[in-house]
Order: sequence, then structure tokens, then C-alpha cells
Amino acid sequence: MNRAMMMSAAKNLLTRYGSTKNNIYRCMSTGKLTTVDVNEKSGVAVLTMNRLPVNGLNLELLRDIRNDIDEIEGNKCRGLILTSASSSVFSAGLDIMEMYKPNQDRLKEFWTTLQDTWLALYGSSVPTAAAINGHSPAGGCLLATSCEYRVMLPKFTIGLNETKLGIVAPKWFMATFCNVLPRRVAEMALTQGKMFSSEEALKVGLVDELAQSKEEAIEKCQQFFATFAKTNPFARAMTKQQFRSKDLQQLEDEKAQDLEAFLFFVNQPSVQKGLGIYLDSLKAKTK
Ligand SMILES: CC/C=C\C/C=C\C/C=C\C=C\CC(=O)SCCNC(=O)CCNC(=O)[C@H](O)C(C)(C)COP(=O)(O)OP(=O)(O)OC[C@H]1O[C@@H](n2cnc3c(N)ncnc32)[C@H](O)[C@@H]1OP(=O)(O)O
Repeated sequence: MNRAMMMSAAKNLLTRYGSTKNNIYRCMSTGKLTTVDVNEKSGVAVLTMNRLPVNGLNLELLRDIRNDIDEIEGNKCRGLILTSASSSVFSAGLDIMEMYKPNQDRLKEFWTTLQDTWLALYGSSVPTAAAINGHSPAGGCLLATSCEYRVMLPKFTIGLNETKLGIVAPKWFMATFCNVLPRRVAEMALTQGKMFSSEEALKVGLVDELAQSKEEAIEKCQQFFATFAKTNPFARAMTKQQFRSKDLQQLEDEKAQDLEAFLFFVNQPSVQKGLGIYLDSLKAKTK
């Protein structure tokens, strides 16, 4: 984060927290594929992804998540908990249909919106947590690890499985993973495309706690936010943003090249072939 960005972030935060210390605001859901519910007492917003069956991250869902994050920030909420309306899938990651035989204009818009959603979530000044109430591969894992805290239900899986799909996870996916896991564990898991069970994820630190139900997971996320009760919100947010600034700045600086690399990669005939085979294998499962 350069000096100008830092000053602007500081100004935003001062405006937000300066005069509104004791007020609670109600956020409204902006999208059709998400809902946002605010606990009026705690001021914590629960952002629920609701694109069933698997919360595949397509352009519209990403737009809704992005707009919700902006609204939650703007409405001075005290925390953001990301969760899913499905009882078995948090998010299946990027909707492969966006990348398979794509319309090129939409493909550009899709990737740019993913970049912006990550920048907004990873760099959010509001405390963030994920209540992971289902499987969370690839892009689903990216969303969860972009949050500051993770509580997961048992018997699901989470990880960056891109190498198993013949895909290279972008640098910012890897940076997000490395912000949570020890470097050695992250490198092994990334190269193997490892999906961790909930129990394994807890053991390596990919998630912070397990919970037996979604309600319990949300409660534990709220308890995490309560650990900031005696901190100054401005100092807290600036500390988080400075801690993450190298990763954020890198994508800000390389956004155009990252988009170009993605478009080049996805349009390779061998990648298209691989995506087609993978989609067929997913669909064959349900027959
Ligand atoms: C140098 C590098 C430069 C640039 C970088 C280049 C490229 C980076 C590009 C991409 C990065 C991608 C990251 C991703 O997120 S890719 C997506 C990876 N996701 C997965 O592998 C998950 C696949 N899904 C599953 O494993 C399972 O569906 C499940 C465990 C999440 C849930 O299992 P269920 O049994 O509950 O549900 P299913 O019956 O399997 O699925 C129902 C339904 O949904 C379809 N579907 C599932 N996942 C996806 C998906 N990700 N995209 C699109 N569609 C999906 C599935 O086919 C079923 O459809 P039908 O009902 O049969 O029609």
C-alpha cells in the first residue's frame, strides 16, 4: 500500500469510527444471490451466499459479494461473517462454466470482478470470519482464507486443488494461503492440490476451530470479534491492512498482467479440453 492509499484508508476509518462509536446500523442485502443479516445488538453482518446447489462463483455471485462487502463497510458494521445457504457446500469455487468455451468480454469481467472481490475482502477494514458449513475447494478456500478467522463444520473438505485440475493458482491465491499456513505446509499442499478434511485443516491451522452446527460456527466467529472489544477499531484496521499490504499492493500493481495471464491460460486448447473433461466428470457423478 503506497502513502496515498494509506492516507485515504486512514481518512475513511477516522470518518467511520470517529463519531459513531455507540450506534448500530442495519445493513441491507444488495444482491439476489446473497443475503445480509445484521445482528442489531452486536452490529455483526452475516453474508450468506445463496447460489444453490454449490455456490459456484459466477460473475453475478461475485458482484453481489463485492457489493455486499462495500455496503457492510459503508454501514459501519462491526464484523462480517461469510457463510453459505447450503448445508453441504460453502462454495465449490469458481464456476467452471464461466471459463469453459467462454464469451471473451464476460470472461474479462468475471476475472476482474474476482480480483476486486478479493481486494475488498482481504483488505477489508471490518473484522472478517468464515463460518465454513460445507465443502470449500479452490475459490471457496480463497474466500475463506481471505477472512481473518475460520470456523468449520466436521466431515467436509477445504483446500486449493488447482494442480489437480491442471490449473496454476494465481500468486494472490497462494499469498492468501501463505498468510494462514506455515510456508512449508502451504507449498506442499499447493503442489499436491491437497484437499484437507475439516479435522486435518484444524491440525495444520487452515481453520481455527471446529463447530457442530452453523449456528455454533457463527457464534464462535462472533466470539472472535469480541476479542477486539478492548482494541481501537482504527488501529486494528490499519494494523490488518498494513500487515496484508504487500499482497494487496502486488495485485493492485499487477492487475492487468494477471488478467492477461488468466485470459491466455484459459484460452489454451489444452486447458479448454481439461476443463471440459473435468465438467463431464462432475456431471457424471450425479447421473
Ligand atoms: C500462470 C497462471 C496464470 C493465471 C491463472 C490461470 C488460471 C487460474 C484459473 C482458475 C482458477 C480456478 C480456481 C477454481 O475455483 S476452479 C473450481 C474448482 N472447484 C472444484 O474443483 C470443485 C468441484 N466440485 C466438487 O468437487 C463438488 O461439486 C462439491 C464437493 C463442491 C459438492 O459435491 P456435491 O456432491 O454436493 O455436488 P455435485 O453433485 O458434485 O455438484 C452439483 C452440480 O454442481 C456442478 N458443479 C460443482 N462444482 C462446480 C463448479 N466449480 N463449477 C461449475 N459447476 C459445478 C456439478 O457439475 C453438478 O451439476 P449438475 O447438477 O450435474 O448439472
